[in-house]
Amino acid sequence: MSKADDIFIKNCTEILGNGFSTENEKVRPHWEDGAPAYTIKTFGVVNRYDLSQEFPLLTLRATNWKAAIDEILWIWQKKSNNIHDLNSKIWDSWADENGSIGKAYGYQLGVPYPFKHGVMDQVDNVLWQLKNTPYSRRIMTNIYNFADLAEMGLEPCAYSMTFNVVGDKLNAILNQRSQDTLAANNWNVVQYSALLMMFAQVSGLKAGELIHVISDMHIYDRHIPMIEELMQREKFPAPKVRLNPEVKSFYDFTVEDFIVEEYQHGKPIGKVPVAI
Ligand SMILES: Nc1nc(=O)c2c([nH]1)NC[C@@H]1CN(c3ccc(C(=O)N[C@@H](CCC(=O)O)C(=O)O)cc3)CN21
Ligand SMILES: O=c1ccn([C@H]2C[C@H](O)[C@@H](COP(=O)(O)O)O2)c(=O)[nH]1
Repeated sequence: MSKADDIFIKNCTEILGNGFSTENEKVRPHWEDGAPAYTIKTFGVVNRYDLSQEFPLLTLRATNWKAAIDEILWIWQKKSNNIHDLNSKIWDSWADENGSIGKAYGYQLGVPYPFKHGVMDQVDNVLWQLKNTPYSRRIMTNIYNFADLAEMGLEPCAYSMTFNVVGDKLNAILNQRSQDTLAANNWNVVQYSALLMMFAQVSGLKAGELIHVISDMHIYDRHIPMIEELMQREKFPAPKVRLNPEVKSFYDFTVEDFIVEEYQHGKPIGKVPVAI
């Protein structure tokens, strides 16, 4: 059975059983109809996914992995902050009239910095280090740039990656300050697993462990019945996921280079409202 399902159910059991409710507290997010979007939350969750064993796709319901990978390529490869470069509508509520989400995500990853080995952005610095100094303990990115926070549509949630090489394996820690469990937990896990696989392949390494460190992991009030239904569902074995082995440069990957086979999953749970 897919380990991603077990971890998801364990996290949800902990949040619903022992979490703190923000009901009647002052909260920022709201629903489309203007009502405050309260949550039940747990602080400090650590989940480990071993990509050498299986790819962590949820099977309780389908994760739209194509749209998730399209978004991670939008941020890390296109380094774009404009929704016109994205093939889904998930960021529409946070974009301005020109389609920009401000100085967030892709914008930050495209900013050049003067490193000792040359002027380059954070993504190219990771790729450079994986190739030239794989045993460096400084292979990381951080897009939580305080200087630019006021100019972001939404402050980055998944904000830092730390890469680490062990033998022929590439491991990573994803730091995330805030996690919408239903809309984006498996979505984010799939994205950063895919990123780890791409970086490993172009660096001559195999994908190892993704360690997902989540500060505030929450379930929104209007998501609770959907989460409760998912927790009762049948689980299936994890699908087989591989990358087109021909791709040698990170900048050449497309969604079509991900091959997902035998993805068995439960039926959709209906429209998931997203708190704004
Ligand atoms: N409240 C909130 N939750 C989020 O997950 C989130 C934000 N805000 N703001 C910015 C981005 C946008 N992201 C999103 C937004 C929507 C979906 C979403 O609609 N998910 C659907 C599946 C989408 C599909 O299948 O195409 C779902 O059913 O969960 C996912 C990620 C993640 N982020
Ligand atoms: O990749 C993402 C992006 C966003 N989220 C969620 C987490 C929160 O529910 C909201 C952001 O609200 P804040 O008040 O700024 O924390 O978006 C996510 O889970 N994953």
